[in-house]
Amino acid sequence: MSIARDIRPRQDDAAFLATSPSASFNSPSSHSSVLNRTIPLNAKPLKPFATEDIKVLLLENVNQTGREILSQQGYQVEFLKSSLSEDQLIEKIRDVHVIGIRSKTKLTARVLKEAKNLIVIGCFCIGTNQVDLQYAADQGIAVFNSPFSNSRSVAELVIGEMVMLARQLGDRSNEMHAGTWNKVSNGCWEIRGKTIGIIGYGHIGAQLSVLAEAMGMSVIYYDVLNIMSLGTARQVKTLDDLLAEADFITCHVPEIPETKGMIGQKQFEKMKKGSYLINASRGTVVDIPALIDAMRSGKVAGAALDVYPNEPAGNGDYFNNDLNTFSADLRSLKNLIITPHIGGSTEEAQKAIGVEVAQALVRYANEGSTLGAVNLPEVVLRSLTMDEPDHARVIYIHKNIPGVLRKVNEIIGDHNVDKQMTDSRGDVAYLMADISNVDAATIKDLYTRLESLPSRIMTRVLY
Ligand SMILES: NC(=O)c1ccc[n+]([C@@H]2O[C@H](COP(=O)([O-])OP(=O)(O)OC[C@H]3O[C@@H](n4cnc5c(N)ncnc54)[C@H](O)[C@@H]3O)[C@@H](O)[C@H]2O)c1
Ligand SMILES: O=C(O)[C@H](O)COP(=O)(O)O
Repeated sequence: MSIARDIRPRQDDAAFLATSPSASFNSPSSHSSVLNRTIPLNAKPLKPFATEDIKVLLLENVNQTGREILSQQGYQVEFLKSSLSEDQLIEKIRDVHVIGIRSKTKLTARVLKEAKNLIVIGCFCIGTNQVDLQYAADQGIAVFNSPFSNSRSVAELVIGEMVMLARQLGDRSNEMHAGTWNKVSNGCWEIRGKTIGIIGYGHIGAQLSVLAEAMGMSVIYYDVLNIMSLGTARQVKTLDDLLAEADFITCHVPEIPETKGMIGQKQFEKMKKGSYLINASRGTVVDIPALIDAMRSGKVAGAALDVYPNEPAGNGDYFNNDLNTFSADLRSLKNLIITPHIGGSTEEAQKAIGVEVAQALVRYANEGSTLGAVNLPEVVLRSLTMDEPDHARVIYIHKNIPGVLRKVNEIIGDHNVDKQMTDSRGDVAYLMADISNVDAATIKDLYTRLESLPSRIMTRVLY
């Protein structure tokens, strides 16, 4: 029989359970010291049921910290510096079990449909809008990200950009590079005493709030949630309230249908004359042609953009009208800072993200833990220990429909279930159970019977 998905028993008996559970493939000594903090030292090294190594594809120059953690597990890691197009991804993703991406790689339903072996996606960034999260969940593919490891880097960038815009530093520096001495104070300001309006008071917005206040700014914010203010910041009721009051407006919302074009012509009309706009969230949040008009008319005195509707897969001479039709107009504007999506690109952030996401991928591949998953219910069981050599861990991802647990328990209930946990999120449920005193034949039988249930999305057995 063919193997449709890894991490499932090989169906040919000769190879079945051919490898000892204590094989060096996933031995505790191969865990990095960082990883040992999350998996106990005496943890039994669980491994995927099949003997094939796990194949990992890392795109978009994922940090070395993450690459090392995955390689140390014995996984086969392929690393690429840039992203891939949809068609290239479809070719590459077919035999991959784990994929690591950043914000550029679009894992659409069309791509994921071809990913027959994929069990988990790691977004080595904050945003997960580039992944079809629901489609992934429906296929039993877990998605992890790093929810706040680069928040501080973005907040610091915005503080720097406010000072740069208020002092027209970009223009002065460009002029000096061209040999022109142009000493002016007209239209140049301190940021002290000005009002910053933060749209989206989440991890980044809240960090920025504290930093801006320390710079002597008044802080107001707009968020769809009622969020506790930090320091003397003040939440305003509507976006219009914020636009009417703020001198610096900065966007920190996720890319979702509600935030698409949330700053457009109407919003620019409501801003104070001479205000500044910063967008380091996602390129679809600000209508850039409308921003160009607002800057040309003098309504907006300066702007900083880090993100764009279309961004290239890798570095090169791509910021032109082929990529975004407005690129040339944008580049001609004064007091405009344009950066290539570097908000989270610091050594500190990338190292931390590499560790955090790689650890989550290892915990999921080796132990089935969905703690921190963004599209599946969070289910964790304590690690099995070396004193439990004949235990197996059964993971059954299934449709959240009535009667499934009864059927599953009919199958595993004949054995000694040491511990079990189940949870659901929308249409998908995740069950994890540790079963003691099992041999190879039992594991194969359990697997086959669970796979035959109509509720099945994915079955994994780790031992
Ligand atoms: N430029 C970069 O390199 C970079 C780096 C990190 C994050 N980002 C982007 O920044 C975004 C925000 O990051 P975060 O970590 O602060 O996210 P977060 O989830 O912690 O906060 C987002 C906030 O936006 C609010 N929100 C959602 N919809 C809203 C709406 N319609 N109106 C007002 N508020 C709304 C949420 O309630 C939440 O408080 C990310 O989703 C990502 O796209 C960009
Ligand atoms: O979502 C994020 O964390 C940021 O947009 C950064 O994305 P990047 O890792 O692709 O730079």
